[in-house]
Amino acid sequence: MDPVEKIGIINSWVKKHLVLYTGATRHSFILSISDGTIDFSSFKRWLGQDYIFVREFVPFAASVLLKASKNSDDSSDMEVVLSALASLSDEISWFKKEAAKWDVPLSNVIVHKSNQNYCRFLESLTLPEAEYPVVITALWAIETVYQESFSHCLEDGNKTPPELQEACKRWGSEGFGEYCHSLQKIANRCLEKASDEELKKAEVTFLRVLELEIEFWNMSHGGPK
Ligand SMILES: Cc1ncc(CN)c(N)n1
Repeated sequence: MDPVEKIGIINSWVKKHLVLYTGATRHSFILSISDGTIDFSSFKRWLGQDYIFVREFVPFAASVLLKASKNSDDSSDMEVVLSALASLSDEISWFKKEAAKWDVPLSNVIVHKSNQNYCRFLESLTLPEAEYPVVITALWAIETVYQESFSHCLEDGNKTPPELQEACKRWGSEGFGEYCHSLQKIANRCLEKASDEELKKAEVTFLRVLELEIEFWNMSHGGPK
């Protein structure tokens, strides 16, 4: 087994919880994009629900920025989180454009239960008592599930439909991968210095993100309301 000091706390958790991690990053929704069998009505459902999610993600990311500026001992943390926040404006515009292309209405969307649960969880992480090592771990996990999932769809030999390439590139690009790697470095540094209680909370939060991501994919794939 690799020592934690060598691979970092985050990778040690990924290894420890590999089944759940793989469930989130190689979900059947993603596999159906990569093998070209996706039912476009699933993609459209995902699009409408993710637009709602991303709007709720903005205040969460802003709260992480606030905590980075107050609690971090490294000023570059704030720049990494700020770049994420800045790109969300572009992401919201992309969702609007994509929804128009696919004829997906974005007003009066009925928010699915799984999405509601995820948004409520994000809201709980904006509270002042949610510690910086915990929320930066959550931010890393949320972004990384999308990065690992969509980058898989872009791998050579996969049969991702051309209509979905652009969506995959949003999160599967090298640039997004570098941003996730920066978040991982920040999270590892914070976790190394965290108390035992914070460490436990961050690990539980990581697992909760994986579960919520799986439920989000299930919903997109046509799960019950
Ligand atoms: C459900 C979900 N998880 C993650 C991401 C990437 N920000 C997203 N857009 N939606």
